Formats: sequence, C-alpha cells, structure tokens
Amino acid sequence: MTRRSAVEVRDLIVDPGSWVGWDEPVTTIPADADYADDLRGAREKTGLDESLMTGAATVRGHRVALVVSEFGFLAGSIGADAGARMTAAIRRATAEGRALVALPASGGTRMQEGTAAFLQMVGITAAVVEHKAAHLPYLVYLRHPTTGGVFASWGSLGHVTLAEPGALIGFLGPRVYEGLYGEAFPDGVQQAENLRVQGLVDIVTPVDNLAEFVDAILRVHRAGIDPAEIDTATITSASDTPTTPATTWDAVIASRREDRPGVRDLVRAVADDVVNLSGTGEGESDRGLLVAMVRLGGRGVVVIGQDRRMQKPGSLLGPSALRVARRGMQLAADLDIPLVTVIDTPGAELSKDAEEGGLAGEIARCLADLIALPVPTVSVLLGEGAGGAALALMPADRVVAASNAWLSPLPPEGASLIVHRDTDHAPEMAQSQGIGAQALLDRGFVDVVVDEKPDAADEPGPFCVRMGAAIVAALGEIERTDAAEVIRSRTERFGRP
Ligand SMILES: CC(=O)SCCNC(=O)CCNC(=O)[C@H](O)C(C)(C)COP(=O)(O)OP(=O)(O)OC[C@H]1O[C@@H](n2cnc3c(N)ncnc32)[C@H](O)[C@@H]1OP(=O)(O)O
Repeated sequence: MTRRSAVEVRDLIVDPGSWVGWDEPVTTIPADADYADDLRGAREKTGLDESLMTGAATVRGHRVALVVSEFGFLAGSIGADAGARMTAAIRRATAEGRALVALPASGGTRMQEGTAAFLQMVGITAAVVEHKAAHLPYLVYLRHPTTGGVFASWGSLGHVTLAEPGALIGFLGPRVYEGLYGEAFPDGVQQAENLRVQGLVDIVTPVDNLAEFVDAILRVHRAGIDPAEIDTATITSASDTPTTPATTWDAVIASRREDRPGVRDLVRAVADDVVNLSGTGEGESDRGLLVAMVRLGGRGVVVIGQDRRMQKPGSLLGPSALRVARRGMQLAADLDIPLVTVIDTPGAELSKDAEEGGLAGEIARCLADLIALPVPTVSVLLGEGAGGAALALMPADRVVAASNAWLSPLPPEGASLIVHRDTDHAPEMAQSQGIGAQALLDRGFVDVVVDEKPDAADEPGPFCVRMGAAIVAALGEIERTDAAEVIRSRTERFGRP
C-alpha cells in the first residue's frame, strides 16, 4: 500500500493556505543511547520532531483541528512527547469549539518508552471524552496501519469512523501475533473492509474523498445548531381531505406491499448530505436498521430507521439491530441534534439467538433511552409496526404516521391466533385493537397522519415529499414549544387510560 506522509495527508484534506500548526518544538534527547539514535534518525528521515503533527485549519470552510500521525517516525508510535502534544491539541480544539479530525497510522505505544508511554492512552482518552462532552464532533480516519494502543484509545472513539481502503487495522500487530503464537493471524480480519462489515468502521474511502465526508458530517452538525439554515414551515394538518383506508385490514395489506416506499426511499427523496453509518461502532451490525446523519429541512438530524427491504424471514430485526438504533440515539445526544426514528417492521426475530442476545432488554433500553434523550425527537410510523421492535422506536416528542401505517402488540394474525386459535379473524382483530393510524390519532398516540393517495406504493415520490414536510414541521413545532411541555408530551400520552 502507498504510505503517504503526514504532510501529504494533511494537504489533501485542508483548504489551501488554511493550516496553522500548533506544535511546540520537541527537543527531548533520552538518556538511552539507542533510543536517542532512533529519535535522531526519525527526525532526519521525516523532517518532523515527533510522530504526529497537530494544528488548526479549515476543511471546505469548516473550522477544524487536525491530528495526523507520521508512520515514518518510529511507526507513528506514541510516547510521552507525542501523547502530551496530542492531549494539548484536543484540549485546545475543545476550548476553541472546533471539530476534531484525527488521522492515526501507528504501531501503538512506543516500545522504547514502556509503561509510561502506555499510560498516555488514558490521558488522551480523557481529553477526547471532554471534547465529546462539549458536543463537538470527533471524526477518526484510520490509515494504514493502525494498531495497538492507538486503535485502542483515540482510534476507536470517533462519532464517525472512516478508514483507508485495504488498511491494516487491528489491536495486536500480525507480526507480534505470529511470533507469540507460532502461526499467522487469519487473513482479512484486520482489514478496513472487514471492520466495516463487522460494524466497527462506518465508511471505507480513499483519503482523497475524506474532505467531502468531513464536509457532509460537519454540515449536518452545524445545521443542527444554526438557525439561519432552518426551514420554519409549519403544518397543522398533513391533508385537507384525508383519505382513510376503508378498513384497518386494508391498511395492513397496503403496508405490506413489496413496492411500498421504505426508510431509504424517504431519506433519498427528502434529505441532503446523507452520511450512512455502519453498525454499532462496537462490533455489531444489522442491515435492517439504517443509521444516518442527514440534513432535513435545513436541520442536521440523526435518522434511525427500520429498512423493510432488509427484513425477511431469516433476517428479521434482532437485538443487534436495536443496539445499532441505540448508537444512533447516543449520537444525536452527543452531537446535540434532533433524532428521527422510522418504524417499519413485520416484527422482531424470534429465536434462541435473539433471546440470548437480549432482545427484550434491548427493547426496554431503547424505550428508556428515547424517553430520556435530551434532544428533540420525532418518530414516524411509516408502514408495518408489529410488536416490540416497533414500540422500541416509538416514544418521541411528536409522532407522525402514514395513513396506512399501524402499530400493534403483534401482527394481527398473531392476535387472532391468541384469541380465536386461527388467523382468519386477523381483519377483525386489527379493527378491534385500534391499530390503524386514524385510531392512533384519535387516541392521541399519534400527532399527525400523512395522507396516502390512496396508497404510498402508487405515488412514492409525492408521498415521501409530504412525509418529509410533516417531519420537518414536527421538528419546528418542538423547537417552538416550551421544553417542559415537550418532555411531558413525549411520555404522558402513553400512560393515559
Ligand atoms: C498498548 C500497545 O500499543 S502495545 C503495542 C501494540 N502494537 C502492536 O502490536 C503493533 C506492532 N507493530 C507491528 O506489528 C508492525 O510494525 C506494523 C503492523 C504496525 C507495521 O508493520 P510494517 O509496515 O512491516 O512496519 P515495521 O514493522 O517494519 O515497522 C517500522 C519500524 O517501526 C518500528 N515499530 C513498530 N511498532 C513500533 C512501536 N510500537 N514502538 C516502537 N517502534 C515500533 C519497527 O520496529 C520498525 O523499526 P525498524 O525500521 O527500525 O526495524
């Protein structure tokens, strides 16, 4: 793989002429003669005084701080001076309200400095935690190779994690593994593309594209707090002449049409600057659950949504999908931007794995997280809303439903089996259980019903635009409502007799 120097990488990302270095010169000469020689050699070879450089710049106009490793300097390893430089830069980025972009490439802790260097991981992590607590974005771009204590501290804490194609990214270096265990580490495991599939890395992209992603992510973040860009349109009723389905069962049938628009169609139709993320960031992924940062009506929001096309028998939503959803909730809270949840599920996976993976607990934790989330929230009943997996994304400040959407404790066929011991009474059960959008509106569980004319599958484009407008309007209403009232409306409606 081509290894670009820190300077080359930096220059590919920052706006020309915008870089201002923050680094105080390091002149340490260690007592150990061999290490002193190594340092001297590294300084001569790279023209740098340590294994990373820090500074301020703009990327497509966004004010950022950058930390860039130089692998050519003792493998980008972190000792006391590099650690102190990094910590100082993070703190300064926080104080100046800058987003932080870290671009590691490293063999980890500097072996010549031992445990004192190892403990730098703690100090650096503390500074990253403070930065994130200030609701400032922290983006990580993992370059080839990133290993050890760097991957295990500042390399793994990004709000969004990107990586270089083909990059070796792992905890233990493969040579060390082979030396210790007498066999090669399995091929392809410590590779950027595999980490994306595993839900550890969000995006794999060449460094040449990085500025574009940084721009999109920071536009979403900034839009979340910049009133100038916000669409303040209001919507009191989504339709002047609502088309209610003839029966609730008709709505259920419509909601199951193969060609009904799903969350990805909705996002494609109405959102800008879409940045799709992958998995929990902690080693689980589920393609049935979309998590993305987008701009909607000028606002930056996090969207978490159940993707109807990815939920089939054998791949229904399990506990990992709900953990992906909770990552999205946390991300919205961390970045202090609203959350939009999209419900469209025939029901959760019912299996040994789902039980042992904590499905029930994850539903409970989704509910608990949503109830306490300190940012505006809108939930959208887009289609099917069967069971706990649907409920898990429901509590919100405003609830918007499509006219053929529904929410029920389990699919109507299941309810019929419980009560009548057959599935023939499903239409009757759907009616009597009050699962349809209009019934939910009448009971105050839903705030607005978005018309389908008469079926979203027959007019996906216009339907998505109406739905997008209703979500934007709901966000606007929340912003105009007193905070205490918002919190009350999030939960009170669900506890009424
Ligand atoms: C908590 C911790 O961080 S413990 C450390 C955990 N780190 C690791 O397990 C990774 C160790 N390093 C490696 O496995 C490899 O160096 C890799 C995969 C990162 C890179 O491999 P390569 O591209 O083949 O580079 P190579 O191994 O030749 O390293 C380049 C130089 O950096 C040195 N180096 C690598 N890692 C370190 C390190 N952590 N500290 C000091 N020097 C290091 C190498 O000894 C080598 O020096 P040399 O040129 O004088 O021989």
